[in-house]
Amino acid sequence: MQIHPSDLGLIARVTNLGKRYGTGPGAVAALDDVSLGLRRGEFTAIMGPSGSGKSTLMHIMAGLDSPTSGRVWLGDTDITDLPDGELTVLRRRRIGFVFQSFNLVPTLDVRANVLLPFELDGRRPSKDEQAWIDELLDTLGLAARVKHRPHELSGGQQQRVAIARALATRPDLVFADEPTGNLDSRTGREVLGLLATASSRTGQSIAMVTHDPVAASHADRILFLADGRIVRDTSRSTPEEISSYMLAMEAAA
Ligand SMILES: Nc1ncnc2c1ncn2[C@@H]1O[C@H](COP(=O)(O)OP(=O)(O)OP(=O)(O)O)[C@@H](O)[C@H]1O
Repeated sequence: MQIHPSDLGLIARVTNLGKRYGTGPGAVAALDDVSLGLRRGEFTAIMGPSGSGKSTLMHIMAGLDSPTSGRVWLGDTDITDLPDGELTVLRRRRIGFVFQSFNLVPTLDVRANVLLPFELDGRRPSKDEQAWIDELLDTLGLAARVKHRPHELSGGQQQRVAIARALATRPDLVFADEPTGNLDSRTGREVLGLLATASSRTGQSIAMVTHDPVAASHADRILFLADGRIVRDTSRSTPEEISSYMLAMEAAA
């Protein structure tokens, strides 16, 4: 009998993943034999030095980029060779993104930006979803800004709109690239609390790339990458433990 990743509670999985850029002597191995499963409802931080492969891993797991070798699963669907059209639909329904460059639509106000994933899926939010969106906007301090357009907001506010949009449809899996990078520490803490709530309360899996040990200390699990490989996979840790491991990694490099 074949075991599907979903039977194991895995929301996403990659096996023996490799990614090379370029050919010949100048080629770069961005990922080298990475195998990893993300569990349902788990909040994972992905850390590692610049150039260690964090973004590449996140993009491949999200079906935004394809690997040179290995396989990629989303739930029990093998997405490695899925045609673009099917991949787009799957991504839209099951994955949320928070990018560093917020990707907000400049001509739409805050509410319309947050509702965009529903619009793209050709449906309206249910009553329950609408209540969740209102809660998101409230928690993120955006309730009084719903009629503003992105250029009328600060960088931190735009970041929060991107977070509300990523969580609005309650996708199975949310990828966040430095989601607290532009925020003051209080708002940053609130955003991390919200991500933790999304995973514990609604069972969403969150994968967050961060360089910040304090941000990573909110996660259930911390993965460290170095030179395209996972070099450490730990459960929840304190900022001090994370910092000392990062220092040890730098010293060894
Ligand atoms: N499109 C590309 N073409 C060539 N090389 C690339 C490309 N994208 C990434 N790389 C290389 O792959 C390696 C991994 O890059 P990646 O962006 O995944 O690292 P990262 O850990 O996310 O870094 P950072 O923390 O600086 O964002 C790096 O050596 C990078 O230069």
